[in-house]
Parts: sequence; C-alpha cells; structure tokens
Amino acid sequence: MQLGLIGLGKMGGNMRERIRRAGHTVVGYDRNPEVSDVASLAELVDKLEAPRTVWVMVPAGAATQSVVDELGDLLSPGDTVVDGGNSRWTDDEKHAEELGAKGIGFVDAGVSGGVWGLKNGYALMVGGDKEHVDRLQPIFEALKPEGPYGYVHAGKVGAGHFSKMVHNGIEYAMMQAYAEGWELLEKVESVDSVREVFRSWQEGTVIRSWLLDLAVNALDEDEHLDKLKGYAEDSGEGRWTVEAAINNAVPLPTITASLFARFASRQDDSPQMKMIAALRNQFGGHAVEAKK
Ligand SMILES: O=C(O)[C@H](O)[C@@H](O)[C@H](O)[C@H](O)COP(=O)(O)O
Repeated sequence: MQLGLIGLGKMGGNMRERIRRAGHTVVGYDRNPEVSDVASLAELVDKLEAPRTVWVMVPAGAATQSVVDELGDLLSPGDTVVDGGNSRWTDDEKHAEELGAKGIGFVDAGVSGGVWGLKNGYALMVGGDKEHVDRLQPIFEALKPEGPYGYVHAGKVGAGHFSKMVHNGIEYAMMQAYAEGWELLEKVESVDSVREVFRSWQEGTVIRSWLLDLAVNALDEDEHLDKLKGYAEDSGEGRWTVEAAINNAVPLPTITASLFARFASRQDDSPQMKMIAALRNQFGGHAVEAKK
C-alpha cells in the first residue's frame, strides 16, 4: 500500500522505517529537507495514487491544524487523512467535519511506543468511521506490535485520541508511584541498593511493568539520578485527562496529583509554602526560614 507521511521526527521517522520494512511504499515529508523524500506537501500529494492516504505526525495544536488545512486544499474526495499525533480529541471532530465537507475521510490514531516503537511496534488506538479505518488496516498491521493486542478501533472519531489521552493519564500516575517509592527507598539507610530492589521487582511481583524496566535502565545509567534536575514538563494529555474528568464528574485523585507534582517540580521555591509558613507563624508563632 502507498502512504504519505508528514512529520519525520523521532516518531514519524521510525514509523516510516517500520512501514517500509513491512513492504509498503511511504512518501515522507518533513520541513527538514535532510530527512524529507519530497520538497513540499503538494509534491507528496502528487506522488500518491488516488484514493490517497496521508498520515499526519506533527505536534498537536497549531502545527497539526495547519497541515490539516493544507491537506484539505490539496487532497480530493475519497482520500483519507490520519492524525497520529497526540492531538486533543476535541480537535478530531473539527478536523473530521472540515475534511468531511470536502469528501475527505478522517481517522484519529493514538500512537504509543516512543523511541522503542521501531523495534517493538506501536500500540494503536483508532477512532473513525469503519470505511476509513478499514482502508488503513495494512498500515496498522505494519505498525502494531506482533502479538494479538496492541490495536483497537476504539469507536467513532475522537475515540482513538481520547483513549490515548487516558493511557497517558495512567502513564503519569504510574510514573509518579514508582518515583515516590524510589525516593522513599533512597531515604532510608537500611536499604543497600534501591536499584537492586527495583531490579528484583521486574519478575514475579504485582508491580512489574515496562515502566519499571525503564526505571531500572535509568538507574543502571545513573544509579542515584545525580545527573538529573528534578524537573518534568508535560505535553497536554495529563491536563486534558483532568479536564475530561471534571466535565464528566469522574474522580481522578491519583492522576490529578501526578500532574500537579510536575507543576511543583518547576518551582525552585514554592509560593504556596511561603503562605503556609507565614500563616503558621501568624497563628502559632511557629518559626519561619528566611530567604537567603
Ligand atoms: O505512549 C507513549 O508513547 C507516550 O505517552 C508518548 O505519547 C509521549 O512520550 C508522551 O506524550 C509524553 O507526554 P508528556 O510530555 O505529557 O509526559
């Protein structure tokens, strides 16, 4: 099958390789000419036979919107666009409507696997109409892991990205739980090597997981994580998970706390703890530490 693939960064570049290894033809476009197969989106569209399928793998938000807009002008009725980025699910309905008005199909695909996807495959959570999703089956087969799972047609447009968003919310909470356990173990003198405790958990325990394996990898590289600053960014999906929970009145205390822990990591000196120190001092005369 032929596929146009837009965005050849860490994810898209490896996906092009995995799809090619499965015997398909991929025409890739990236703003960086060194990795791009064609010079423009128009050339990419020209190189594909109708009905075309074009997979968008660029950052969520404005970048994805601008590519979808351009594709809406370049593609023809009967073609299909797939958004495989970490887009907000509410953008999917908009994109499906905008493209649908021109007779172009739209599929949203949540893609998980990170930099390991080329080797292990990418887990895919897909949303869209069956006719559009079915057309993409050969590509989904090429990308997904080899086992029986790792792919789901989760529902209508938006369901793929909504599922991936919740996956990422769970990812935040699991990482936070391992991180908290690690910090506590590091604190006590009775444990000789936290790394070896983590390693022992990789087999037989209730909490074994790929994230745990990756934590052991990280500790093998830097046993006490001395080389890192305790600072974590977020790309949006944790926030959207919490927003969706509020909109649906679903309690998500753990995922919400793990998102807020990242915000706290970006503060060198906590403004709210200043207020707490000030109030303890006001009502109880408790000592405060002066800023140096
Ligand atoms: O399943 C995955 O492969 C990851 O979740 C992937 O999608 C990415 O690493 C996250 O988007 C990072 O998200 P944050 O920047 O929000 O931690």
